[in-house]
Amino acid sequence: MSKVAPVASEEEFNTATSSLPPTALQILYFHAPWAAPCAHMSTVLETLASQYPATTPPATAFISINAEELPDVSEAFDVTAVPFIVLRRGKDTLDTISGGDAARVRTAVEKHAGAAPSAAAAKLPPAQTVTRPAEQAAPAPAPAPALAATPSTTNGTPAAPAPSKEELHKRLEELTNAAPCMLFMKGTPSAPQCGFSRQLVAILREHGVRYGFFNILADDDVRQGLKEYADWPTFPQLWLGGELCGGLDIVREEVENDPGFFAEFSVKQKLGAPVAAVQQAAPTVA
Ligand SMILES: N[C@@H](CCC(=O)N[C@@H](CS)C(=O)NCC(=O)O)C(=O)O
Repeated sequence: MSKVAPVASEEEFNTATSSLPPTALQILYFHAPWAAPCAHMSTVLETLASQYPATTPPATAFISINAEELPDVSEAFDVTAVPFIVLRRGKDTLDTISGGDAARVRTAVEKHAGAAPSAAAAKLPPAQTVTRPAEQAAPAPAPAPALAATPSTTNGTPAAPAPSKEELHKRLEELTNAAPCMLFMKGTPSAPQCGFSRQLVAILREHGVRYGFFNILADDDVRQGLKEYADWPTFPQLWLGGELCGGLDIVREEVENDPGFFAEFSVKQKLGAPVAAVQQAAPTVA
């Protein structure tokens, strides 16, 4: 049975990928141990990998890379956030998926590797196990960028009961503390859905900031709840150390007043240092 193979060093990564035939679909999974959405994505990929049994020569290779531990590899693939998945053949990148969108990952793998062999698929949990919202699969509150679909937006599915204020606040507290620098934005860093969010991502990128993010468009509870919790009516919102820093204008002002404002969150300062709870962001991403 195929599975997601971890690589521990850049050398291991190069060996693992260069030993594959150019026809093999490489599924490179960048993750960080502290990032809650990665726990869900790991399960998704393990499930998916098990649908593609090992063949000779290999037709697929699922490779898992700790983005923090292999910064050069992460940077080479423009990893701006985790989870981040790259599909490639040889050195040709076919697709990249940023965030925890299991459905997109599955669709992309099937597109490039063909549908999973049915014998293996029959042993698997139903597809919705892979594609359902992160909250259902992993009850722990988590920054689940693209998976945290709002139940009320699901076709024909009755909306889940709204969380109590206390539950929501507990979740928001955990989300705002999910990484030392947390960005609540519209869309994802690789596909912002609003100009303000896009500009804030650009500032973070310019300063090489490592950050976690949450796509508030995917979760209306968080979108509306955070406005009240933060006493801040708009997005993007940048949270530092669990405290609201502000929106785009404030962040811009802070950086103008102090060019070293983001020093403690910067990958430029911290490369090589153990980083417990920050999200990979490559400063060179276009
Ligand atoms: N000047 C604001 C701009 C942000 C803004 O006005 N955001 C609006 C439009 S994208 C917003 O989030 N509205 C509330 C909502 O969409 O829920 C900043 O500094 O961040």
